Amino acid sequence: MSYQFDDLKKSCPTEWRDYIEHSFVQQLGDATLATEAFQHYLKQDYLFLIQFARAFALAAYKSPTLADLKQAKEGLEAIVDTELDLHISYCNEWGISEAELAELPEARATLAYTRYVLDTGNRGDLLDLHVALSPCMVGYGEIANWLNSRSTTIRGDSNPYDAWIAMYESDDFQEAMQAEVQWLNERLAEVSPARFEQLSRVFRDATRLEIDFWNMGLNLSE
Ligand SMILES: Cc1ncc(CO)c(N)n1
Repeated sequence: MSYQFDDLKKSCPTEWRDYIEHSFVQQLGDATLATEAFQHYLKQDYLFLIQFARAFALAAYKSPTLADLKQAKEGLEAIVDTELDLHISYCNEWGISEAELAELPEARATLAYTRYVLDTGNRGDLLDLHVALSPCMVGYGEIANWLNSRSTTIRGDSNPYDAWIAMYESDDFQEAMQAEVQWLNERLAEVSPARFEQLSRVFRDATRLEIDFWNMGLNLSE
């Protein structure tokens, strides 16, 4: 039996679908999402990205080869030098200042998700950590593609969330997503059924925590 990334999704089809097709995502595509929900999500996503950067630093520490070390370093660099700056200016366009971002308390859903990823990486090896990160690295690209495949999704100036979709459909993000799937496919091909069972638990838990992250945005929960 040789496993692939797709097998992780197939091991929790309901959770994966609930994450990709979440009502937060649907409302964002239909341009009906409440401004406050999106702003709350954006603020917490800033805190998420900071912990996400730490996860790449952990990936560097957990890297057995120079190639893995370089990949982790590039991920960390991309988040710290580019994505966080982009996120801060995007938050600004939505009326959220950098000063406000710096003062934010972490919502429970943000704490749960990010610390789960870091703990999984600490307990396990680089593959555990990548599997824990894959719902975010692959899921958002899939979400953009799913939104584009629906007839009710509104694109362009009449959707205030158009730039969000554009970011995750971009070549840069889609290429990073493909690279992650390929990295995982190469490693999953060699794992035993018992190891795959462990990894699918990590994947399912991280996916459930992504669902909670959307719920947190919709419900404005802290
Ligand atoms: C919660 C969350 N998951 C995934 C991504 C995509 O990087 C993000 N920005 N935030």
